[in-house]
Amino acid sequence: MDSFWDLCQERFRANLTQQQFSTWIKPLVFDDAGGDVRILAPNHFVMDWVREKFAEHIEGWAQEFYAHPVAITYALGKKSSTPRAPTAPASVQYAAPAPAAAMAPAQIGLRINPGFNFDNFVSGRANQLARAAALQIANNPGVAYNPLFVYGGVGLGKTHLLQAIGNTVRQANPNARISYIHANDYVDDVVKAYLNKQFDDLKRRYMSLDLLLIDDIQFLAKKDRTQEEFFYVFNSLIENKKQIVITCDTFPKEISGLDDRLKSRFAWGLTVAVEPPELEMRVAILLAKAQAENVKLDENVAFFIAKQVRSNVRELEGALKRVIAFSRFHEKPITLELVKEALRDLIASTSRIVSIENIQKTVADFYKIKVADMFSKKRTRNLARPRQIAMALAKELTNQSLPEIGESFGGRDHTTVIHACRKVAELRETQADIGRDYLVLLQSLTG
Ligand SMILES: Nc1ncnc2c1ncn2[C@@H]1O[C@H](COP(=O)(O)OP(=O)(O)OP(=O)(O)O)[C@@H](O)[C@H]1O
Repeated sequence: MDSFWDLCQERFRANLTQQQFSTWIKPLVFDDAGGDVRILAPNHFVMDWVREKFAEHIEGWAQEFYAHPVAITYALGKKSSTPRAPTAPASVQYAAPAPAAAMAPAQIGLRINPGFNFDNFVSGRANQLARAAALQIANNPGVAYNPLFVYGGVGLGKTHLLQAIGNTVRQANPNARISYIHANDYVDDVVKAYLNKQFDDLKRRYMSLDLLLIDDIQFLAKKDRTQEEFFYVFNSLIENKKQIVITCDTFPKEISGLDDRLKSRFAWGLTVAVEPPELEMRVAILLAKAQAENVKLDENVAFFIAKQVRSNVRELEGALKRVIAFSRFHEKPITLELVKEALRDLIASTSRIVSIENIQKTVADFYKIKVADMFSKKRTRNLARPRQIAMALAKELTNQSLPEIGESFGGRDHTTVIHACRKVAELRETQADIGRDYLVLLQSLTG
């Protein structure tokens, strides 16, 4: 490569559309005559855009190209007519040590969002293990568990944890080469490399990372060529004790359309689940989010919202946002009445969907028993336990009274329902599989 700017242009060409390249990169003038690097843009708009979207890439490539620290400045102007002191000095001053073997940009993939950190991640039984493992990884990348594989349903905080790891590592080591990437974008990268015959470049870029955070790995399913590329990257990073963190919607072995070699490698480190939060945790999340927004939210109101939204945290956040917007618009404090009005549609649909019949059918299907066994008098454990779980769910999810619930389960007494609810609460605490089954059923009934 003749010059640093040639390298930058080549990489931008490979990663941008023709139109993007012509709009943002072509008008730039590069000047490193004085030893420092200046990138001159024809107007503020282009300058700000380039700085915001591409500065990190350019910095990373500079690390790779120059064998000494370089300052990069963005300014308005043209090379021939612009004096060395830029007319509009730009804010980015960059000086990074250039490791001799540095090969890749500091950042590939998407940006890490500083808003997702461990401090604002509420922990509870549903995510305790995942959070603890993520924190340990963040404090000792490449040392503890590699890869860390976090799986769970939608909107349960997997991306949040991934980003929290990235933020923590970056804080401790600003020069760490970190990439947060969605698996779909990785697929795109591979397609681009395929079209441009730049597989080596792609491999080098990923293999030179210190931390690879890859989100929703299930999107690699059935993409054989991408899987093959990822296989090399994965092996190389692990071999060099570079940390990989992966998220997925299911357990590694259950990802269909994924090469067995990858499945088994994903399970090499630590696999942890995030589960749907239980009621108390949903309340804690609401209170924390309200506090972060400087909004006063009473606990009983938070309980009410948390009871309406059981599926996942994203939905919970959405409901809270609606309530806050409603209260601001009407300039009224957040009371139970206001929440009921703001969430009227949601409340109507929740109570419509979850009926006792629905619960009985879902639980029976889940445990592969007959729906009729929900009403029968048989008391063998394999029938009695699902029946008790269904009763507990009916109590939690419907507005039916205890006698009404008992009646719907083959004319049982309300004390039987109370006993079932207590028993299920106890088993959820003491038997992990029952705790998990309960949460899965809860999510599938309300999701
Ligand atoms: N325990 C938590 N504490 C605070 N916020 C949370 C928690 N869990 C999730 N959230 C918030 O919920 C929203 C959805 O979370 P996130 O995007 O991380 O979910 P996800 O599991 O990655 O979902 P998907 O599978 O759809 O990508 C985010 O705004 C996140 O900050």
